[in-house]
Amino acid sequence: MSDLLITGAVVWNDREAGDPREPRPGEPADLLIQGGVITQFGRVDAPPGIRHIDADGLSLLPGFVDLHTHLREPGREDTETIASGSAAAAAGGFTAVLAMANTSPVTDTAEAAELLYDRGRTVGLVDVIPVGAVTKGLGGEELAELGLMARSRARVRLFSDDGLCVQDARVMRRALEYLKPFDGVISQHAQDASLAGAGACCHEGEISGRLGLPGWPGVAESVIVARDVHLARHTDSRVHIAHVSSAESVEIIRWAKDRGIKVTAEVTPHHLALGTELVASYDPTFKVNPPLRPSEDQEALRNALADGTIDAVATDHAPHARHDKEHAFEAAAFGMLGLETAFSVVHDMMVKTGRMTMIHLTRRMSRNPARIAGLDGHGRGIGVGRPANLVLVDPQRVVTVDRAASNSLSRNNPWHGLSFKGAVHATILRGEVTAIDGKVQHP
Ligand SMILES: NC(=O)N[C@@H](CC(=O)O)C(=O)O
Ligand SMILES: [Zn+2]
Ligand SMILES: [Zn+2]
Repeated sequence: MSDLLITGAVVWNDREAGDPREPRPGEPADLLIQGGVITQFGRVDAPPGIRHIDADGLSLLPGFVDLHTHLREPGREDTETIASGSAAAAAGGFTAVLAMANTSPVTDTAEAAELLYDRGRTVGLVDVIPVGAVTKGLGGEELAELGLMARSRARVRLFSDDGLCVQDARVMRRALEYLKPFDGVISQHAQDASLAGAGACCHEGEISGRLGLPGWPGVAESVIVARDVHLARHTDSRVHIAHVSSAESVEIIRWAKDRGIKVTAEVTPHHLALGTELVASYDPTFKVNPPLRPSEDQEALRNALADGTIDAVATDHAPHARHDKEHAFEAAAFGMLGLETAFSVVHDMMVKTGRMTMIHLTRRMSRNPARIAGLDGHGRGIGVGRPANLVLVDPQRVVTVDRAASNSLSRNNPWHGLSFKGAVHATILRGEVTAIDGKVQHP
């Protein structure tokens, strides 16, 4: 394992998570990494021959953790693999990603989870943490091997039928009860099937009416959010709301948190920054589940992320092949890419505008998601003795997104051609540089 010296970076150390003896947030420091661990801080005298990154003008943050990534392996390796998705994650500043279970076959056994975990380790660009399915085959009826997945080498803590909602309240209740002893959490794709009817493909409102596209309203999400926070209260277990998209959901989550109910939530960069009016182009790139919502919802999501009602940013990186995406809007697949652009979008939208500080960003993109997923080595304060899972960002650099330049195998990128202030420069996993300026560094 090679050693690394980083000099002159402004360290955004979360002192709430870290040690008060560590450098103060917002001040430049040098950092020495040896054997994958941070060994010195402050002014460091460089050991001879050590690899050196001059980080003058850059900011150093804990590596990002994505609670919601679709890697598509096994089953759809034409659209993403563990290797290509890991490369996209590293390029985006992530050191850990939670890989959703809606693959083929579904991740619903300990063996499947361990396979994914081991392949992630072999690729070695990011820690791939499997999400376990809640129900067998995402069938919604019979519970999957939750306990075996939790006790496996993959240490599964986050469970989800994502892509589908756990519709049955009784199944949800049983799963929450089952997970409680090992501090598991269910990430719910909150969507009432009867309110989001077959063929629904966008937000139901004025624009869907004008375009003649069937849609579904925010209440299809919030009725499930309301039900599930009550089930979390009843079982005293943990529920996490995936990709929150509506203002009503935010209200319910705020209500539940005020009462000490164990609920957490995530929002995607696209629900923060992109609105339902984009579907007027009929461009299926903007078709996603849950759908892009009106500006009132977007504004509620931004406020909730800033005030902490929403704990985390998650990408819901959802790669799709051209031949699944390039159809008439109603027939195209749901989902968009997100790993490589998440930091730039969130920084531009929330930090550049003064809605959040860089410390808030590190909590939403690193500390909180790591805590929700029960990861030890990620999302902690930057301090001596901690694993060197880090990201160097340039808050001044403007990036213009080019979908052709992606590490992903897919091209369904909704940010193509847009510019954002804030760029990921380098990602470091246990002391190894995994990506520089979007290019993967193979060990
Ligand atoms: N978000 C999406 O639109 N699609 C996701 C599934 C999901 O997150 O529900 C996918 O797997 O493609
Ligand atoms: Zn989903
Ligand atoms: Zn998803």
